[in-house]
Amino acid sequence: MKQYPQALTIAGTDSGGGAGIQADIKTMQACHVFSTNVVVAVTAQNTLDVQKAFALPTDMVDAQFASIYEDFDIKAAKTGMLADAEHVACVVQNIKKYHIQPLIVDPVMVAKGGTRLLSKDAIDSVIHDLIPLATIVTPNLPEAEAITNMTIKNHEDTRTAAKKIASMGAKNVIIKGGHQDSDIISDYVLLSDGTDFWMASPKVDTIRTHGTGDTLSSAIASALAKGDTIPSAIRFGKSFIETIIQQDIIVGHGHGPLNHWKMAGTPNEI
Ligand SMILES: Nc1ncnc2c1ncn2[C@@H]1O[C@H](COP(=O)(O)OP(=O)(O)OP(=O)(O)O)[C@@H](O)[C@H]1O
Ligand SMILES: Cc1ncc(COP(=O)(O)O)c(N)n1
Repeated sequence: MKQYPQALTIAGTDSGGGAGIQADIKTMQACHVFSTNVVVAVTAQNTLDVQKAFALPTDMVDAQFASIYEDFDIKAAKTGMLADAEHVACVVQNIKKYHIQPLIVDPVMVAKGGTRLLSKDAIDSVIHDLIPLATIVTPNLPEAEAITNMTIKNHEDTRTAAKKIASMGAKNVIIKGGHQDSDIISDYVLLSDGTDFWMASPKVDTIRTHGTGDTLSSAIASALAKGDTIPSAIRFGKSFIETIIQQDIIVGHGHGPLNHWKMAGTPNEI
């Protein structure tokens, strides 16, 4: 009997429903992929900001990995908010223990409202311990700057930063351009075989961008869980965001959530 595609998100929750694990579940659901979840942290959050965050005891994080890998056939996984160095280490240990691949690492550092979701001293652990395990790592521009310790001002800098991140052990790198101040947003992709490409789209003039990064990495994970190739899964992720960001829903008073119902179509439909 054919197994239904199953994926895993390892991240933090968002009580406001727009980002984190909630965005991951909605994205995977829209892609017809069954979503399992390891909750690393819980946030009290809305579209305005994060009001409070609490990272779970690491034995509880371990227990969730054990429950999932005892029962499910996970075909792709992604990481999101990991809180601090202790939790990065815990997640890394579990990724190694359960041989979790393909793995998308979304190195979430700061929420749209400005609250830190990864302590500064954990960035080194992400670089040295997590990025080398990544099939694809997906920093936004400020995250790429923090990881590479460089300033990214133009396309040439973006290419240099991606090469630097690849040299840290990530197989494929996407530097997301959502934070660019221009009419066109360009995400840069550097693949493991050294080839590269840009994915450009018009910048949608909206503040409803909560969870765009989570949604992109989950859409890519979904496509991989269904057996898509890496370049095709990446292009699918971008097209997913491009479609849903244009058809906003009015929810909340700040950086509103995306409209996960409105998606372009799922690859390898079951
Ligand atoms: N205003 C926009 N219009 C069109 N595409 C956008 C816009 N903002 C972001 N994107 C797309 O969304 C995806 C995520 O990019 P972004 O740089 O916002 O990630 P992020 O900062 O990690 O997101 P988040 O932290 O909100 O989860 C990229 O594919 C980017 O091109
Ligand atoms: C639990 C969690 N994970 C990720 C984000 C990033 O999303 P954004 O940058 O849109 O705030 C978030 N706000 N909360």
